[in-house]
Amino acid sequence: MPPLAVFDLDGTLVDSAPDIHAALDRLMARLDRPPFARQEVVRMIGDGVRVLVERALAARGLPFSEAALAGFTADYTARAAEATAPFPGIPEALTALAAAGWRLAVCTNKPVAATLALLRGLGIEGRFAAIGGGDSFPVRKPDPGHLLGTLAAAGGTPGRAVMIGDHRNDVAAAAGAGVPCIFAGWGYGTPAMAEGAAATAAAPAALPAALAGLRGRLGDIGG
Ligand SMILES: O=C(O)COP(=O)(O)O
Ligand SMILES: [Mg+2]
Repeated sequence: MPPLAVFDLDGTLVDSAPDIHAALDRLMARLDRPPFARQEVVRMIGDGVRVLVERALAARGLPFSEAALAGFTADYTARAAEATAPFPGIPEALTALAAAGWRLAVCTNKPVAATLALLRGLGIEGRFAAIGGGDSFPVRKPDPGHLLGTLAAAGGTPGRAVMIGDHRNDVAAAAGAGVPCIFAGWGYGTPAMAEGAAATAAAPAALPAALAGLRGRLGDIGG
C-alpha cells in the first residue's frame, strides 16, 4: 500500500483568499457594509464556512443569519476558481510526490461542493485519491475523525500517512490521528500555529524532501 500525503486546501494547496475575499465583499455589499482588507479575510479562514461568515458578520456588527450563510455559500461555490490558483511550486511538488510513490488526498474544512468545484475548475481534482470536505463527515478539523475518514476513503492508514497544512487545526487533527504533520509555512497561518508539527516547510518546493525525511518513520513503508 503506498504512503498517503493528505493536504489541507485553503492556504496550503491553493491561494483561495482572493475568491473568498471577493465573495465576502459581495455579501457585505448586499448588506450595505464596507469591504474587507485581504489580511482580515485571511485571519477568518480555517474553521469552515459557517465560522467564516459568522466572523465576517460580527466584524461588521451584524448578527449571524442562515440566509447570509446560504447566500455566501451559493455565490462562492459558483465562483470559487475565478481568482484562485495553486501556490507556486504546488503542481510540481504534487507531481514529484506522485513520482516518488505517494498517494495524494485532500482534507479541508471547505464544504465539499465548493471544494470539488474549485479543484475541477483548476483541473487538479484527478490527482487526489480522496477528498474530505468540511461537511463530508460528522466532524471536521481539528477533530481527528475528519482526517481519519479521509485516510480511510483514500485507502490509507494513520501509520502510513503525513498531513500537510497551514493552520493549527491541521496540526491538531494530525496529532489526534497519530499522523505526523508538515506545517505549510507559505500559507495563512502564523508561525505559532506550527507548534506540534514534525517540521515546517518554507515553500512547496521543500515538500518532497520533507516528506521523504518522514517516510522512514512511517510504519512499515519500504523504500
Ligand atoms: O474553509 C476553511 O475555513 C478552511 O479550509 P482549509 O481547511 O482548506 O484551510
Ligand atoms: Mg488551510
